[in-house]
Amino acid sequence: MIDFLPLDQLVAACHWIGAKGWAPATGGNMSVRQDARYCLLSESGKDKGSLTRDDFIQVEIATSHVPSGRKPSAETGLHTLIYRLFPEAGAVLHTHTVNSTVLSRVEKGNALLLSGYEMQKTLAGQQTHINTVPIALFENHQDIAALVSRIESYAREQPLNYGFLLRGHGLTCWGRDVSEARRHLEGLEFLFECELQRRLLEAK
Ligand SMILES: CSCCC(=O)C(=O)COP(=O)(O)O
Ligand SMILES: [Zn+2]
Repeated sequence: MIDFLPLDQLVAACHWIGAKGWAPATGGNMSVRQDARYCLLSESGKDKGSLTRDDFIQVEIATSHVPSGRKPSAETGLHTLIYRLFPEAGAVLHTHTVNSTVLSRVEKGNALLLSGYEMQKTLAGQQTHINTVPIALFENHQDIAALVSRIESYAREQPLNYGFLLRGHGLTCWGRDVSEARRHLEGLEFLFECELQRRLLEAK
């Protein structure tokens, strides 16, 4: 892959995620859109905090077909779904943080509602803390095709913005480019930590 700046930006984002401890062991996966037809996805089973350009594999967005025959993320179907649903999405980041893992189990509903936080304004288009921002929450599933179908039906019925949580698993979020995906990840992670602490304190 010659001179594709977004891939360098994605590799830097992966190192940042690793340094934050947001992709422990081999958890997490990351991708960037190459063009309308292809994306580049992290190889399955690697430590995502120490990926290099060579650890990204070309995947066809329409079919999840891998021309090279290499093995991209086990969660490839979720990335290609996002690129199909949102033609403006340029990068997808999936992390396994303690906050997203625990909060997605504590919250029993099908969305985590964020309201009253100034940091909601880190999310594209949000201009006030007054709004309620729902982050969709789906049951985790080992059958990625089943998960893709569930999320796809959801997105056809109602807005699916910024990212979604998989219960007991983690966050998948996206942005127009790597920079916006990073901002959404950092903003949401901050909001999850606040929400978890608020719930802990208010329960006492
Ligand atoms: C040990 S993490 C379990 C798989 C997972 O949820 C994940 O994010 C990493 O899978 P990949 O195939 O992308 O390495
Ligand atoms: Zn995962």
